Amino acid sequence: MQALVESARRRDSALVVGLDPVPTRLPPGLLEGREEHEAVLEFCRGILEAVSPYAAAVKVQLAYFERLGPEGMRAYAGLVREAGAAGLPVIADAKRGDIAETAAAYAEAHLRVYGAHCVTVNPYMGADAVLPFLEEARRLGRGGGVFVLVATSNPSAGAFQEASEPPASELAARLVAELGDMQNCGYPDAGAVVGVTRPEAGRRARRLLPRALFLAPGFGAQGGGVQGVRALLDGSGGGVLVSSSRAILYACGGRGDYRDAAAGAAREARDLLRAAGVRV
Ligand SMILES: O=C(O)c1cc(=O)[nH]c(=O)n1[C@@H]1O[C@H](COP(=O)(O)O)[C@@H](O)[C@H]1O
Repeated sequence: MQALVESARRRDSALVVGLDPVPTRLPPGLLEGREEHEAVLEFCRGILEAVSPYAAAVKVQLAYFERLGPEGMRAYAGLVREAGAAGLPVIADAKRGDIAETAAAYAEAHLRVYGAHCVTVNPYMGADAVLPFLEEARRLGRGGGVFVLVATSNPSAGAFQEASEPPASELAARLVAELGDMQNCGYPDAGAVVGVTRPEAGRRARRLLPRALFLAPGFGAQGGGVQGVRALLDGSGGGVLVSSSRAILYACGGRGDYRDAAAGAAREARDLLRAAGVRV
């Protein structure tokens, strides 16, 4: 968290750019004469370079790298390194959710071996699924942490996360509050994933987690906007990093240079968030 927050403050940006190299949406020219994993790496490198002036961090969606097998994981490793060299912390969007030693092995993989700063974690199995990630991040001392799924942005989220009493989202939020350790940056090392598409759930999550850092997806391609972000802000008007993937990655709509379009879309999103006073 420390690393993310410092980067966001240094760059005066609350924007996290998601790297989701959707196979059907890669620029066709990039695929010519290349293996798919090479095209994915080239695409993501271009995006990294284009958005690095505007983003606080990048979030790498593991699914798109795992599907490419060992070469995909090599690309993931390379991108984490390159983002680090550009001063951009990496959130591994792995949504892992196993327990104890198994969770510790996932934590070791993403935080130590691949070198991401933070990992997204599914809390369904309870504290045992979250704590090993925090322990690994604390051992490494690189200012990393976890983002626990609390109130996600997807259409069917409410039917599951708000159906019981107490709601699953509330249990997840309580876990975040219980497990996090406060960092020098003013946020605990356990943060929450709270979508901007569900402002009511977001407000409830904020009441339960007045001091936590929220990673807020659903901005842009899923229809969320600044209004949805406002519902998540903490008492001092901060505490939110907004993540956007497809609206930035595929901003060119198949025309012109994808990097220029991505840079323009990232700048616009950062400026929109700045103008709304969203910061950490
Ligand atoms: O953890 C996430 O990043 C995440 C949580 C959530 O509640 N909703 C959500 O869409 N995401 C991720 O955000 C990315 C999609 O972002 P957009 O392309 O901006 O809609 C995917 O990688 C999703 O897995």
